[in-house]
Amino acid sequence: MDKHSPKDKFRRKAISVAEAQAKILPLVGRTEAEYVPLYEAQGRILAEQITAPHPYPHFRRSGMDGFAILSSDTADCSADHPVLLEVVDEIACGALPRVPLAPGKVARIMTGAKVPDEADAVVMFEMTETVTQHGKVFIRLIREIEKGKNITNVGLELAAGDPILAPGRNIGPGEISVLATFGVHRVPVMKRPRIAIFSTGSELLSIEEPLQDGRIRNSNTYMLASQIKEAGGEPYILEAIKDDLVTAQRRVQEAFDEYDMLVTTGGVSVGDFDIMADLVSDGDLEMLFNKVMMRPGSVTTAAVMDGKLLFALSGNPGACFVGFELFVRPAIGGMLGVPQPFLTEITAELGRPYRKINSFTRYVRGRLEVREGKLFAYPAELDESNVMITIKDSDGLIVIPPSTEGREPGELVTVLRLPGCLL
Ligand SMILES: Nc1nc2c(c(=O)[nH]1)N[C@H]1C(S)=C(S)[C@@H](COP(=O)(O)OP(=O)(O)OC[C@H]3O[C@@H](n4cnc5c(N)ncnc54)[C@H](O)[C@@H]3O)O[C@H]1N2
Ligand code: MOO
Repeated sequence: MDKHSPKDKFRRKAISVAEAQAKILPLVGRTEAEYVPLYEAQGRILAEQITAPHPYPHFRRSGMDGFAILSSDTADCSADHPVLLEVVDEIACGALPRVPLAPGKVARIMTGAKVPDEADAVVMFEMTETVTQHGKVFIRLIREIEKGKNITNVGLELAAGDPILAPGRNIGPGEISVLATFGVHRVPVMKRPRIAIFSTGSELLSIEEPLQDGRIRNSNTYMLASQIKEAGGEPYILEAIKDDLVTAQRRVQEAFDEYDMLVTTGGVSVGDFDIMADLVSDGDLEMLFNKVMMRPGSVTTAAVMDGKLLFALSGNPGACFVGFELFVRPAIGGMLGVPQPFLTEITAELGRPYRKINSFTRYVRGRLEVREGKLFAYPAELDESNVMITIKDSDGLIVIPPSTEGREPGELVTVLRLPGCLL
């Protein structure tokens, strides 16, 4: 039987998830950088190292509304021995001190304003009493004020040249604050990989169509588009691939010319109309794997053409979802230069029994809950590969390695945290 035979789809060599991931990552190319305005940078991945161009803060700043003083003026000051200090200046935020301070003189100062060079402390209004004598304004102090009080020194947070943000960093509110502080108004970010989505299957109705007996609406395409967006890619929903292999090959080739990556759903098993299995073992595509020792998603398939990846995911919604999270998400993360593109592994206690046995590792959708400071994982009641409804309630994928026995509550399990998980 030559490699073009459709029967190839029955002869599959299953490899482990780790082996499959290891086949993909070296083939992942980086996207280019582009500049976006700061207000559009949220959720993007930083493309370059950002270094502090100046210290922060860059001037000595008052932390309180009060008076800038020379702390030595308050030495030995007490309720029995108060001091009177003359107010000779008023410094608003954004303004500069106008009168140099000398012993016995103070400047009224606002929070965030530049402290006069001669002052070494700020005393807050509440600790002072204002006294007017012979047309001059004084403050009366009854307590010693320590040197440095309420003054933020130059470079307290960052010195000039300090590294601030590394490439590969996801930009959120904290990063936006830093970038704005340093005047980075055009932010170098990684271009979002453009990813084409093809569905297959003549049973699929568009989401606008009324329901028909024997047919279902195409939900995977929209789920995948959402997963792609969440992973940092730009999804493009293309017209479904039909059962004709030659047309399918042409459409895939055209999509490879136009997009950075292709994701298909359905038609990857051994059924009579499962066209993807033949497509990846044919033509110019190099098949990387077509069976993975996992459930759901054992039929997950990957291929490469001219350095671009194609992922043929199962049509079963649960398997499609898991296949994306284990293989497509890391590939997108790799293209964006994210340092750790895989789902984060955490450990939790199993909250209820899991009795299914399997020769492949199971990635069971599950909910996480914290009780009395401990993390518990609850496998979904319905976790079959064709089940759609529990995807929305999942915080993570509970990893159940192959075993001939079930798992009991209290046993420790590894959970792959899903991006939407708030815990
Ligand atoms: N004889 C065998 N049959 C099957 C095997 C096998 O090894 N031998 N594997 C089973 C496993 S495991 C899975 S998973 C599925 C995978 O099937 P496909 O990936 O080829 O997907 P389809 O057959 O096209 O569809 C499966 C199921 O999913 C529904 N579907 C398809 N596309 C969508 C979509 N865009 N949105 C929502 N739902 C979709 C489709 O209607 C089917 O119900 O094969 C097993 N069979
Ligand atoms: O390929 Mo599957 O294992 O039911 O999802």
